[in-house]
Amino acid sequence: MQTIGILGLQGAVAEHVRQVEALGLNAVVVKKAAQLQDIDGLILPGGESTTMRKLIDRYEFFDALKAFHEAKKPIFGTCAGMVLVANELVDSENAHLQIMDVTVKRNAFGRQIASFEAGLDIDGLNQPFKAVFIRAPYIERAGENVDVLATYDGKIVAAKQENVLASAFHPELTNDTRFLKLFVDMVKEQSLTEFAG
Ligand SMILES: NC(=O)CC[C@H](N)C(=O)O
Repeated sequence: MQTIGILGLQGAVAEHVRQVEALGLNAVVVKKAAQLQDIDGLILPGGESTTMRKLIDRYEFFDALKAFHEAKKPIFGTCAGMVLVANELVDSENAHLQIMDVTVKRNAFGRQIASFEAGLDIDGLNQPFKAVFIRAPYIERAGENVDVLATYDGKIVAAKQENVLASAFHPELTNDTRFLKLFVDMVKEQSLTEFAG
């Protein structure tokens, strides 16, 4: 059985653990870079991206996360996690992991509507998905190798590039595990490829 890690430096960790387990995989909270050796996929949770980046540096995760991505292990960034994976950020020189060819705008839906829910049509899901947005970013530009999975109000809010999946919303905050299942399927497929290869 595959194991999915949730980066446990800051943010919405426990809810992801619950959903991963509900989908029948092992879940571990990752607090040390060495733990990346033992997992098949990683979730970068929502929270506060600038704080998370500071902790990534403090606990010497940066190079290990880049290596994890280079080894083609699937990574799923939700909300602040989507900010972390982006190649570029709007109005900032300081992009973080730079493993997805997108430009992300932080806190992009404005202060007045800091949090909201919306029914989204998502590529790969046959019924709308109730998405919870909390001070959410969106993808302002997506490169040609990026698959757009969902938009809200004309803005890209879910996308995939090879083994990197990103959502502006928090799929772990509903009881609907279908979005996380898309990631679980990526992890299973990658494990099979490694086994065969
Ligand atoms: N809910 C969230 O993860 C908010 C993300 C936050 N606005 C950031 O840029 O880090």
